[in-house]
Amino acid sequence: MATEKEDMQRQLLALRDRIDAIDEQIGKLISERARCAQSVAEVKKASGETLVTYYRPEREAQVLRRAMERNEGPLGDEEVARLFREIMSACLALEEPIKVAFLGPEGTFTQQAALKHFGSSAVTRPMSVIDEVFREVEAGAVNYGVVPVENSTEGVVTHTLDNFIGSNLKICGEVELRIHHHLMVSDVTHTDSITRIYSHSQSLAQCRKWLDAHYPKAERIAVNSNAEAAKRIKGEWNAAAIAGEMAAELYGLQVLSEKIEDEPDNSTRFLIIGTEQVPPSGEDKTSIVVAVKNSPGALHGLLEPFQRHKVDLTRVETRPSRTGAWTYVFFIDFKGHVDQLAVQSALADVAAQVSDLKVLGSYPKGVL
Ligand SMILES: O=C(O)C(=O)C[C@]1(C(=O)O)C=C[C@@H](O)C=C1
Repeated sequence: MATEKEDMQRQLLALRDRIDAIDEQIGKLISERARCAQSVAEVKKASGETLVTYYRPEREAQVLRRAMERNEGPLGDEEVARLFREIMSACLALEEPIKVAFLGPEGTFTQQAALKHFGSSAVTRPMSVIDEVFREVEAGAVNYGVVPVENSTEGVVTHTLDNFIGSNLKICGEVELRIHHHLMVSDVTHTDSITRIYSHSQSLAQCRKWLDAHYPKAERIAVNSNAEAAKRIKGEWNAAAIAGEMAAELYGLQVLSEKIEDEPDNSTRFLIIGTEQVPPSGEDKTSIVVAVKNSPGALHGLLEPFQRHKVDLTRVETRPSRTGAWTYVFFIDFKGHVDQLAVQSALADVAAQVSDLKVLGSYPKGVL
């Protein structure tokens, strides 16, 4: 009689044999898919176009959405999409390794967003300020850039919006990231003598209540990024940093308190910027910027065409214009693509009433 243990061993072996056989099939299929991607690259190259675009955001969004729709479980839809995200990322790297600039240094949430969007085969390059991300893409030094644009608790990243006003770059994607902030220290920190806490100003603001309750006397020092804060405290015995998990790992820090953000569903939206307009994916968003003279009813006049043409607004943001007193700049996001008739009609009606209108881009609604 087989003992219970032997029985379990036999079952385990049989299951592992099955897993091995399945893995063999998956491996073969992945290779076949990769060869297909290589052929796609050949076809694109043969098209005769001077600038061949290997990365196709609209197609990637469709592939990921389909993978989620097809999913029968037990893995969750997002999990399945993440696996396909990585397969596609590796396939694209065979066609052309994609270079992506992000608001650095290494370990920022923006880098995390870049990897979430492009997968880990993308080559990511840290830039020290948002302007530099724009400049690198404009100069063609990288294919795309990733910049933060709005946070669910702290609102817009004004610097990113301001950059769009003077830039010809296009928005070609969006990605949302759940943001968890941790309080971290280095191996030389005296944890009971923390008098300075470094982080990005937005992160300090997102943890304001927690800091008031736990470190009311510590000086809060705003630096360029969370990752810079993490880097900075190495060697400071009385300092701590607020940053994400990636920064803690990268700079070898110890997490003292986890998830200290005041709002539990704190998330940040990032934009992917590039040089080309993306074709429709079937579920798209469009961002525009318009300049309006401050007159009674100006805002109503600006928004009314969207309602009339049944175009759903998702966000309206105002910034004072740099060019003239009493002129306002509105950043407007809505559902739909500039190739759609309803969107074109709404935009034509808006354009008739404003001093300036620029389409910043139509792009697939974030999938992951
Ligand atoms: O369909 C394409 O155009 C491809 O290049 C293939 C593929 C893929 O692996 O599915 C790879 C990269 C593109 O960004 C989109 C899709």
